[in-house]
Amino acid sequence: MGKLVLYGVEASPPVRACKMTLHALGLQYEYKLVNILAGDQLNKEYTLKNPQHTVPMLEDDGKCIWDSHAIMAYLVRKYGKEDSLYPKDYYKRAVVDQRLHFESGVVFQGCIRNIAAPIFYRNGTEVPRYMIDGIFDMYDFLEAFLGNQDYLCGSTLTLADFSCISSVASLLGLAPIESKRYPKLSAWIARMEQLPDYQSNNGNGAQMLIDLFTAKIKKIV
Ligand SMILES: N[C@@H](CCC(=O)N[C@@H](CS)C(=O)NCC(=O)O)C(=O)O
Repeated sequence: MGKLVLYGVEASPPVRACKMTLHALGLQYEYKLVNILAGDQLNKEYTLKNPQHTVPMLEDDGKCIWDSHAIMAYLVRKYGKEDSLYPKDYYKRAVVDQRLHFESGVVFQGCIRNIAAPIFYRNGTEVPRYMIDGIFDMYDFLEAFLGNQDYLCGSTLTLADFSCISSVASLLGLAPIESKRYPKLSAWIARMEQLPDYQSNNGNGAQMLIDLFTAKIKKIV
């Protein structure tokens, strides 16, 4: 087995999704801090490896992969002893892929990065109300995806759960989830919080991002 290095920072949801995956697979890895608020990701050494200069990035024996969704799928394919986190069955995998793409485009990009970028990179202090409304629209979708299942793709945990909880747990300050309105989503969050080492892999970092939002956002307009 090659040497695995994960580049990231705790507050980043996609970094935490990768940490949960590495932990679930029982993989040892080196963690290299990239302080994105200080611009560490823009240095030449990092952009030569990842021209998109995002975290997370995984280095496996010198080969680089970025985008959390690509990293997580790679880790299960290459190192998983079984395929339950990312099933080989074509239909089951398609369902996981749908939720992963949903996380990538709607949850992370639509509800986190589009709010965070003006605030963290351009010193903004306000968030338009429609963006907060968009978070609740996204929660409505997750509530529907869950149906009567314990996890997002059925009765067992998959990469979709790691991916979505990393972002959803980071939004609980901006858009709190009431169990009356979202019974299935709140039960799913509570279930995810029971995972071994949940706090160190996701909970603490999610709270860091919540605190950063709270410190920077002065007004919803
Ligand atoms: N879809 C990507 C999103 C990656 C992303 O936007 N990461 C943010 C931190 S949460 C980042 O690296 N920002 C710094 C930059 O873009 O320069 C993934 O899942 O990995």
